[in-house]
Amino acid sequence: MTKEYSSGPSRVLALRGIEVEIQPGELTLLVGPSGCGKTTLISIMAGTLNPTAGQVSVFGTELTQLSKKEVTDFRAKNIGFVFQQFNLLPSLTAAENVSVPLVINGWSKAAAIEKSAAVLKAVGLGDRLHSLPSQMSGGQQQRVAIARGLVHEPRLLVCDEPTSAVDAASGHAIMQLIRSVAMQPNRVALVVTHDPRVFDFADRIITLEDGRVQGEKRQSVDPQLLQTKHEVVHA
Ligand SMILES: Nc1ncnc2c1ncn2[C@@H]1O[C@H](COP(=O)(O)OP(=O)(O)OP(=O)(O)O)[C@@H](O)[C@H]1O
Repeated sequence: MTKEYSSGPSRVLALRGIEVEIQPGELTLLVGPSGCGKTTLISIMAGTLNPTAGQVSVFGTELTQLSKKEVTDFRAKNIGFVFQQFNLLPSLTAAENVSVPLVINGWSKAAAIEKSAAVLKAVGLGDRLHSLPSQMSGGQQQRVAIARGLVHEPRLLVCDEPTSAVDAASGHAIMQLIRSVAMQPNRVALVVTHDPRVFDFADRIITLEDGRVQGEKRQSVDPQLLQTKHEVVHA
């Protein structure tokens, strides 16, 4: 797969012939220096960006063959995306922001808010259900974004730097949560990170460099790491 960005005369070849297969039931990390193409790759896998050439198959569905509306519908049902910049809607409360994927999937507002409240509790924000993004710290907003990515129990969860704005204990709890999603059969979690504190949570680490896969390693995750419960307390 390749991806070239062009604006006017300038062109950037962000992905230079990448082939990656992500295994179900695993947590895969994408790492590499700034500008190597990580965000571009996960955006293509999540259907928010088209490759310039090549194919993207998600659970057997070829995204490049779908119409725009079909991609939107497929994404709504199957994909959760946690953006680097959070992308929360500023006029909605935390619970309302989290409920958006459920409402898009046809849930009633009341049921969607109830489920959203439960997921916000799981990320340590049970007391901030009615807060607007502007009333929350960066770390709290990041956790709202994670709750929104998880709430509809997507088969593919894609996260861009999910622990960048939180302390070590909260980062640990967030990775446990993401991992618990990834470990279910037929589910996948793909996480872009610069944060070495989360490397131990991954089954597989893929390193990109200059738009190519530079290397990858598999590792077993220490069960102890997943059992030690941390509360999400600080932002
Ligand atoms: N919309 C865009 N238009 C033009 N060039 C872009 C665009 N988005 C990304 N790029 C370029 O593509 C390359 C890959 O960018 P990308 O954001 O995928 O890298 P990254 O590994 O996620 O970086 P970071 O770790 O800093 O987020 C970079 O050279 C970047 O400048």
